[in-house]
Amino acid sequence: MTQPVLQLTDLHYRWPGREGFALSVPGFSVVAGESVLLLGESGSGKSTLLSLICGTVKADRGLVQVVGQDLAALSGSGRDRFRAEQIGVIFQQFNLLPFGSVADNILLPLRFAPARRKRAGVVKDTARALCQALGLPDALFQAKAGMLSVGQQQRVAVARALIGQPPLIIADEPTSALDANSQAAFLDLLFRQSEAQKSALLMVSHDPRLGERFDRVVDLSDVAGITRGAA
Ligand SMILES: Nc1ncnc2c1ncn2[C@@H]1O[C@H](COP(=O)(O)OP(=O)(O)OP(=O)(O)O)[C@@H](O)[C@H]1O
Repeated sequence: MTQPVLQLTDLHYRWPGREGFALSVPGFSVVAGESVLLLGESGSGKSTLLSLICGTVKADRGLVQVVGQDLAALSGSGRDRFRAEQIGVIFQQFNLLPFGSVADNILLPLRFAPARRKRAGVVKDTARALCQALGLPDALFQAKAGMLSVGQQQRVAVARALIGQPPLIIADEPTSALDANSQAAFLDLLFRQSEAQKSALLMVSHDPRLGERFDRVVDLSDVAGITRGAA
């Protein structure tokens, strides 16, 4: 059987000092190369779950395993290194370094991830090739990321997540600020590239219209117990 790229088991989390919200996931997995859309309304805990999966937030109970590694068994800095190696992240607001060039931004995760850097080969050439595949003009390769249009920033964010072929790509509502045409174009690029390099893709969104492209669409409330009381 294919080993899951992501396996959550009996996971439980409550934000410290916040009695109102709790998230528990008895079991959820994503297998190699699979694309999964996780749907949930605003405040249902999608970003919290992604933080648990990325290891930026530590579960109160239960297991988060990424390519078989239990994240809780790693130290804080160990988790940071592990994330850089194994997970490509596309944030809602892209989180590019505005004063860094396009090249700097794309190459950033490789700094902390020697195995991923090795997989990326000649890293500048690979970054350029990704830009080309994503329709980002070569003339922008050394441009400051803060000078780019939103659509161009998205492409940089996708290239940064994909470089070095991490087995898992996580995307947090990356299309929420886009009109329908731009959304479709963005998803085309993301799917084409993540399929080409066989990365699994887990995207969270509140928008069910995105679902048709994914191998699987999961409602967060079907896989998670969510407590939402007064904050
Ligand atoms: N850093 C934090 N500290 C304390 N509580 C938080 C923090 N981040 C989120 N929460 C709380 O956790 C709950 C779930 O929030 P979360 O951002 O995970 O939901 P979401 O489904 O991603 O929402 P949205 O679609 O609006 O981004 C909310 O009650 C929120 O206030």
